[in-house]
Amino acid sequence: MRRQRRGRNKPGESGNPDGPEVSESERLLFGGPLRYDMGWNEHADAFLELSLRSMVRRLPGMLASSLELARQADSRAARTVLAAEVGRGVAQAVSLLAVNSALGSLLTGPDIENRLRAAVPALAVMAVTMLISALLRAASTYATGRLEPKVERVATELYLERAANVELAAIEDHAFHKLLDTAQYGARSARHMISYSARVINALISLLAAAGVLTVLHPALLPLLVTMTLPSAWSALTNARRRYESFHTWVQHVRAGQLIGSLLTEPGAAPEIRVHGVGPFLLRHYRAMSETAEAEQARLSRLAARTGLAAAAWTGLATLATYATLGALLLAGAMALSVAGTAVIAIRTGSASLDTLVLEINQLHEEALFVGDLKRLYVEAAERAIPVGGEELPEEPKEIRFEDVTFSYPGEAARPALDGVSLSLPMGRIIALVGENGSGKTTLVKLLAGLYAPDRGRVLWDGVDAARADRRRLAERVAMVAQDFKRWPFTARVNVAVGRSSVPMTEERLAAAVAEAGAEEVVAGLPRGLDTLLARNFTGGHELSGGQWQRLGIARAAYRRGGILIVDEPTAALDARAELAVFEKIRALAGSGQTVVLITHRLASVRHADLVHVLERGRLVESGSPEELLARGGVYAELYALQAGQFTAPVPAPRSG
Ligand SMILES: Nc1ncnc2c1ncn2[C@@H]1O[C@H](COP(=O)(O)OP(=O)(O)OP(=O)(O)O)[C@@H](O)[C@H]1O
Repeated sequence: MRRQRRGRNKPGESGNPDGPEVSESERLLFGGPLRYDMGWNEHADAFLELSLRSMVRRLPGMLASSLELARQADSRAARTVLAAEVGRGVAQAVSLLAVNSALGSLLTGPDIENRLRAAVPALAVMAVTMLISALLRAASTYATGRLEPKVERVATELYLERAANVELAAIEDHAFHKLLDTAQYGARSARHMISYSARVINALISLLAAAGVLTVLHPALLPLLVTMTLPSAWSALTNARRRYESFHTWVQHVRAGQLIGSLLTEPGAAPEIRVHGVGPFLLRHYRAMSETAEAEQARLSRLAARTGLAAAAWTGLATLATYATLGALLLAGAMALSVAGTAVIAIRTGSASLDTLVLEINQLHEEALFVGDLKRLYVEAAERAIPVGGEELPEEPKEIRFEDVTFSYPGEAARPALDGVSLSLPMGRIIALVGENGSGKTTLVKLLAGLYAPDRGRVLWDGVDAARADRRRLAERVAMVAQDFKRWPFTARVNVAVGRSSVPMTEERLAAAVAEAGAEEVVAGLPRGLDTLLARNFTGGHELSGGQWQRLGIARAAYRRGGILIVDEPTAALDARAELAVFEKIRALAGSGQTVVLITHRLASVRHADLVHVLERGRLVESGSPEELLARGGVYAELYALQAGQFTAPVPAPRSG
């Protein structure tokens, strides 16, 4: 059952009742508060049970998971750290026993010379344990240093691998995206957990030694030691919980602040920032967002200071009680002076160890919370991963048929993006999808490429339902030049070859793809040809025009050599001559058996299509050859007439003379 906690937020409210209000910047730029309600996820709530008991209960699990990660990353270094820390703890215990024995010898005996002589063996043991301890510390430092980056890398790799493998719908789901946001800190926390775990093991053993010595000296001393340390444990825990809650509540706000910061320096936004003078506007909001975040930091510090003061008062009283007890025992003659001396040392060592232990466990626990986010991401990403395996698709299908397909984007309930669409895509032909903005053309090709599954209806490859087919094999058949295809910040070569990165990159295949896309001139114009870096923000980087990029995008799709080529607005950024050339290429492709699914608003270019489907508000309204549709006088004919009308104005006669 969900536990009610103090200060639970209502959805959308700031992380605390007395916390800062939603800033005007959040409202204006992002349409509302960018805080998360901590109660949004029961899972996280359960994880947030930061009580001393739960923390101690989880300690073995935390240590085990940290060790497991360490073992995966570098098992030899992990063993070294473990052995060195256990060794150091034991050395400290031996050293404390030696102190006890040396004090005993020094405080009892006939004369000082004899007493000193009697203390020599114990002092020698102390010296040796100090030496061993120093050596072990060096070994542990070296092994930890080697281990930590590896642990972070292993955890990050897992994170990236899982994140890259989830369905597109998961990436677009804001709750999953938030998990991606928070989980990215988990890898760094996994790294930190290594040294915290090492220190916890070390402190545990030395505490056991001090507690053992104290119990032997007098049974009343151990509970007093614990009472002295409890306040710092409580204060550390309380602050850790507040920090973690605050982090979760504010993670999106922080990201938004960083976004504004990066927009100010990003080359893509630079021209508009200058021409439209957006700089001061963004800077003002950056400041406002930062000030809101600073107020949250101030709130946390205020609470931490208050908690710290209360804890210090409590510790002071407990220390007073401890030393008063020792005094009383001495006065009553219940304890010898030498024993009291050892007791003082054991109390000091013990409380220092206990303090360290509590702090380290707390740090470990705080890091474990973030590693917990990472593990939740691993689990959720596995659940939302693109399924592996499935039915084989026909080798050479004759048609792909959409059968009463309905699809809505998650959270977009107003109107389905596709509504009961039934249509045929005959293979080896040019099929054009036409319709006004937002009519569902891009959504349809995304379903065709297997990026989304229909909510209702089926996409059939001959008789095989794409929803049951092997999705990776399906994607292999498709090459796509999306409207907003990725302009990778790498070399031109990679920007083409990334179309099929699983095959060896050959010059022939690259040259053929560049030629097919009519991009030879673009490549020839680059200072280092295909090896030119296409990212202005790196040394030697070069920028392409929109049309030049578009030709590289088409070259990428050609390089892929998928049986079905989807081109979404391929000529939007092309000049008239280039547009004609691209359509010539597309026609030639279709001639060689390639299926082309073409989305375009330029109806003149649709003339060469074998089949045109016209969409309107998510529904199929017309299908047929361009001539049939023109003759029918429907939506297509109307749109065509509108465009053609723009060219019927008389061409001005050249001026004579
Ligand atoms: N990723 C998305 N998440 C939510 N809604 C979306 C998403 N992509 C598109 N939509 C919505 O789905 C509907 C259909 O969009 P789609 O991009 O398929 O239209 P289109 O015909 O390709 O338009 P255009 O000609 O402008 O490219 C629109 O109402 C749009 O707002």
